[in-house]
Amino acid sequence: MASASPAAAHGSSPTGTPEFDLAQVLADVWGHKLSILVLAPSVAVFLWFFVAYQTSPLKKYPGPFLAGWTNLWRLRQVISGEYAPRMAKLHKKYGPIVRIGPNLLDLDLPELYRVIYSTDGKWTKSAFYQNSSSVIDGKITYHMFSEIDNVKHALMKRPVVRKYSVPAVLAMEPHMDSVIADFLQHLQKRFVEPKKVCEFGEWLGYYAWDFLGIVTFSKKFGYLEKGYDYDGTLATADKSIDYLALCGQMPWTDHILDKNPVYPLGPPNISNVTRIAIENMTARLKGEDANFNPAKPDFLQYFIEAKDTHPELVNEGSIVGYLLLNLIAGADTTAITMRALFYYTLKNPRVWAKLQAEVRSVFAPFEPASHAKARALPYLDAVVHETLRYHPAVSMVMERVVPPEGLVLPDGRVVPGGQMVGMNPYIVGRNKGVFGDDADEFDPDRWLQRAGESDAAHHGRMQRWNMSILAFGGGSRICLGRNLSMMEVYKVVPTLMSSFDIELTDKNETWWTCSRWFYRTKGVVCNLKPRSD
Ligand code: HEM
Repeated sequence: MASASPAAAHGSSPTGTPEFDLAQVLADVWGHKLSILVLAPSVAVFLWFFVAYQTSPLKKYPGPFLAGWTNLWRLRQVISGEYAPRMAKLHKKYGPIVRIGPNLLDLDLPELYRVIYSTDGKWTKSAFYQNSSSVIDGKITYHMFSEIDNVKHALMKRPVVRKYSVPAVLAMEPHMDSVIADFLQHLQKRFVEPKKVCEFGEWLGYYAWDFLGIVTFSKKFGYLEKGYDYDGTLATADKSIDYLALCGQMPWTDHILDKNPVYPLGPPNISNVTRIAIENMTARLKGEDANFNPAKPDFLQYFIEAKDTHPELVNEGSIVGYLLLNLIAGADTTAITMRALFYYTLKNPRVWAKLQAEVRSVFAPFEPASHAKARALPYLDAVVHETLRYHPAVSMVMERVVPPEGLVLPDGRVVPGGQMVGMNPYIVGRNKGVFGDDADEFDPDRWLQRAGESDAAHHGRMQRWNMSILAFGGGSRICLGRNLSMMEVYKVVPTLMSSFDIELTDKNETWWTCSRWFYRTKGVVCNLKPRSD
C-alpha cells in the first residue's frame, strides 16, 4: 500500500533518517514551474476574455453564449458550410439583432440599409475584406473589393466606374451573343443530339467564365470548348473565396498564414488566368492583340482608356488588378445565380411552365435573346428578382465598422462607434415583415402586381422590396458588375429556354450546397431535348 507521508515520498534510509532525493526534488520544482507556466497564461487569457465579455457594449444583445466570447464560434459556422441557414435559425430564435461575434452584430433590419450601406464615406468595410489582397513586390496590395479606406477606394473606382454603366456594358452585347451562340452549340452537340444527361450546373459555370473572358479581354478561356475545369482555375477560385470566408472571421490569421514573408500559406493563385490577363494586356498595348476588334469594346479596352484619361491613378499593374477582379468577383457569383434560377424554377413546374410560355412567345430557338426584349418580360423579371432574394450569391454578413457617432437602432439603443455590424443578403431577403409569411418559399409571383393593387402601390412595394434585396450589397461599395451580370442572366435564360426543352433528370434532385462567403452549389443535372413547340 502506498505511504502518504512526505518522508516516504522523499525516501527513507533503513535507520529511518530521511534521504535527500535530488531527482525527486527537481521533478517537484519542475512540476510546479510547468504548472505555473501552463496555468498562469491560461488564467490570464480566461480573465482577458471574461473582462472583455463582461465590459463589451454588445453584451446586452442576444446570441449564442460562445459567440460573445470568441470569434472561433463563427469560424465554426463558416467551416460547417451551412452558414446562412444556421444564421436564419438564430434569427428565428433571437430576433432581428443577433450577436455573432464579440464585436459583431448581425442585423435583420432592412430599414437600416441606407444607413449602413451608405454613400457618405463614414461607414467603412471591416478588416474581413483585407484578406482578399495579394503581396506584390513585398507589399500588401488591395483592390477595389478589399480596400477598406474609403478615400483610396474612391480613387481606384473613379477611373473605371462608368465602364460598368448600362450603356457601357450594352456596347458589349455582340460579344455576349457570340458566347451564347457557342454555349448553345456545345449543348446541342454534346447533350441534345447524343441524348446524353447534362451536368447543366457545371456548364453554366463554364459559360460564366468564358463569358467574362470575352467581355473582359475578347478571349474565351476555353471551358466550354474543353468541357471541364482543365486548368483547375474554377477549383482554385473556390479555395480563395473559402480562404476569405475562413480567415475573415479572425483577420489577423491572414498575416500569419498568407502574408508572412517566410512561408506563405494562403490560397493558390489563379495563375493561368493571371497569365492570360497579362499576356492579353501586353499584346493589346503593343497593338498585337489578334482577338481584339475595335468595333467590339471590352473591359481591357475600357481600362486602357482609363489609363489614358487618369494616368495619375491607373498604371499597367492596376489594369491587371481590374481585369482579375472582374473574373474573381463576377464569374462564380453569376454562375451561382443562374444555377439557382434553373434549380428552383425547374423544381416548380407551375413557375417553369409560366416562364417558358412567356419567353417562347417572344424568342425563336437558337436566337440569342436581345437584352432589350428580355428586360421587357415581366415574369422573367419576377423570376430573376425572386432568385436574387431567395438564393443570393453572397450569403454572409457584409461587415461594416460603426462610425464614431454610433448607430441608432430602431428601438433607440445605440451601438457605439468601432463595433461591427452588418446584414446578410440571405437573412434580409427572407424577412417576413417585408416579404410576407411565405418568405421562406420560392414564389416569383410575389413580385407581380396583385389583384386590386394600383400601379402606384405596386411601384412603391417594388421600391421597398428592392431595398431589401441586398444581393449586390449597397451604397458606395455596391457591386460594380451588377449591370453586366444582370445582362448576362437576362439574356441567357430565355435563350436556353426557347432553344431546348429542359427538365431535371431526377425531379427530386437535392443539390449540394455550401454556404460560406459564396453560397456555392452543385447539381441541376438535366435532360436537354430539342424544343417541342
Ligand atoms: C449575380 C452576380 C453578382 C453578385 C450577386 C454580386 C454580389 C456582390 C456583392 C454582394 C458585393 C458587395 C460585397 C460587400 O459589400 O460586402 C459585390 C461587390 C463587387 N462586385 Fe459583384 N456580384 C456579382 C457580379 C459581379 C460581376 C459580374 C462583377 C464584375 C465584372 C462584379 C464586381 C464586383 C466588384 C468590383 C465589387 C467590389 C465593389 C466595391 O467594393 O467597390 N460583381 N458584388
